[in-house]
Amino acid sequence: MPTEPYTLILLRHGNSEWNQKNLFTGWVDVRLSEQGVGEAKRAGQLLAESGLLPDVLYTSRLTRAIQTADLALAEADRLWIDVKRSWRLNERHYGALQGKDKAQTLEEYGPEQFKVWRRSFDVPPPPIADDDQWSQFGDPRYADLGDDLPRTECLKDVIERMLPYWHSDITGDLAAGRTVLVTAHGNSLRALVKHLDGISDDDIAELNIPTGIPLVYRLDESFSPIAPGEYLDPEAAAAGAAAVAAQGSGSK
Ligand SMILES: O=C(O)[C@@H](CO)OP(=O)(O)O
Repeated sequence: MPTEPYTLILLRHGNSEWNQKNLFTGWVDVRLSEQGVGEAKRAGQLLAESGLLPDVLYTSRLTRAIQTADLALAEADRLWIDVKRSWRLNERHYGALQGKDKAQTLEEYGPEQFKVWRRSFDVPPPPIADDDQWSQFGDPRYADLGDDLPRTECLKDVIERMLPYWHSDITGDLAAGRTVLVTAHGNSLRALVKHLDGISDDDIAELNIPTGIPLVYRLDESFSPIAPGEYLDPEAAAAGAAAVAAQGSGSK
């Protein structure tokens, strides 16, 4: 039997081309920026330096998460580990905001509405039209979703589609004693951290996850944290989280 604690590593993808341009991204499949490539490699170095060697990788179906994992695992000499991908780890679908400039949206709709769309627990942005250029309608990558393809999501929706996968797949690898790396997104990881840390629907609004810094959890046999999750570079993580919180406000 594997000995506890189980080790779970969460990694938000590195800075993307649209993070850099300050655009709402969601399910739009943008690539890492040059900065993001550097962050992903650094994440792999941090893992190697800490002796944290993933045995299995979980990613979303989005390129920026896949690229981040590959770059990090290459640095840690673990490119060979098993990989599982799921749309359930995708970023929160940002509805009709996908492709919109965050600073312009803030100016147009005001800080209250802006924060509700970005961080409220259960208010989704307006749905995206199927013929919108940033819609995922008809994308073969999501053919298996059929009518379940999201047109918008709030954090509550993300939790509802992500948690079944956590229970059905990810915890199984943990229980087998494997060190699990989950490479995903700001809001899909907020959903998982909310679950792990038991954060309330109100308090989760204040939690922001920085790009490209591994967050390590030690879990007991019921997959509850035995201590708070730890960023491998806490200083950079605090600065990165503050930058995410300030997006759109012009104070980045
Ligand atoms: O645009 C997005 O998809 C997300 C993550 O980059 O943004 P936010 O932090 O505003 O939820």
